[in-house]
Amino acid sequence: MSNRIAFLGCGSMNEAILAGLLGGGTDPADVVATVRRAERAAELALRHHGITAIAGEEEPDNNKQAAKGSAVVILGVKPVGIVDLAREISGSLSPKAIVVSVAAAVSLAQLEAALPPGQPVIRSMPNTPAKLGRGVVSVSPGTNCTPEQLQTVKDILRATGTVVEVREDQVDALSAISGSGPAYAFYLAEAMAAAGVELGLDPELSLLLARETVAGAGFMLAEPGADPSALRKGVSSPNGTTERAIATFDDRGIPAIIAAGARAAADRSAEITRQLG
Ligand SMILES: NC(=O)C1=CN([C@@H]2O[C@H](COP(=O)(O)OP(=O)(O)OC[C@H]3O[C@@H](n4cnc5c(N)ncnc54)[C@H](OP(=O)(O)O)[C@@H]3O)[C@@H](O)[C@H]2O)C=CC1
Ligand SMILES: O=C(O)[C@@H]1CCC=N1
Repeated sequence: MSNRIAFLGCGSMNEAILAGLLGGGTDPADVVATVRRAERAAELALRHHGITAIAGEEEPDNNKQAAKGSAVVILGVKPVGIVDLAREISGSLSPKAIVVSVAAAVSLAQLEAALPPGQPVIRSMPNTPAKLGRGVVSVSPGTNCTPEQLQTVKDILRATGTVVEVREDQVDALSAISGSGPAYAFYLAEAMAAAGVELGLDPELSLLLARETVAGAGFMLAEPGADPSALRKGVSSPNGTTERAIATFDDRGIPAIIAAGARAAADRSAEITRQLG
């Protein structure tokens, strides 16, 4: 079979994976992406020179064309469209093609029921730092996926960052931490920038400080063996300014608020699964 990888529904998430793979050395000639709009297909082709991008509004059989002959087919439309997309391509897939879904809340059982019997399927939960090769991505194999097929997909996704294998019943929780998590870090940066303005800083300067500080802290966390608690203590002089800030966060219940947000994200995944069921 070919080495071709198809990204069906190449929006924010699938483009980040695609960029991570190209950054890791995947040949763009082995990459095909589909979207609905011609404008978006042109944007992808321009940004990722050498890939093939096909818009549904120009070629209505774009997903079938891309699926045909591809070794790995990554489904990246919104959860509500995943089962229809799987049904649409099911007659075009090679029996050995590995179908990977990155959708939140769509179960392996829902995917397998929409695909030909025996089709290998993997449920995956990536995050957008995949674009820079700094993502975290989970894989959960379905009933027809062999250990070799799982390894093939892990090897491919390695270019997007850290790959973890989890049981499917862990995916909603994982999604609430790493899938949604980049947004929590960006939210922190937004709140810090706003706080700086409240303290009298120029908005542009405050945004620069917040961005560089969250990014710099991220680099420190990415060092091997980094311990967030120890790193925080390294900033907090006894009876100093940082200690006062952290004590205020603790008093106001920030850890419990973050836990409640993550719980809400996981509960929302389960709710979507029920709605799609
Ligand atoms: N965004 C994230 O951080 C994460 C997202 N996910 C999952 O990734 C999936 C996609 O999310 P996201 O990337 O944010 O969404 P986007 O809306 O950014 O991307 C969806 C893409 O799918 C395309 N599309 C829609 N319908 C079709 C179709 N029938 N055939 C081909 N292409 C189609 C759209 O095309 P067009 O642009 O032309 O409209 C768009 O480019 C979701 O299932 C989500 O749960 C998982 C982890 C993290
Ligand atoms: O917000 C969402 O539903 C998707 C899944 C995880 C991150 N983004």
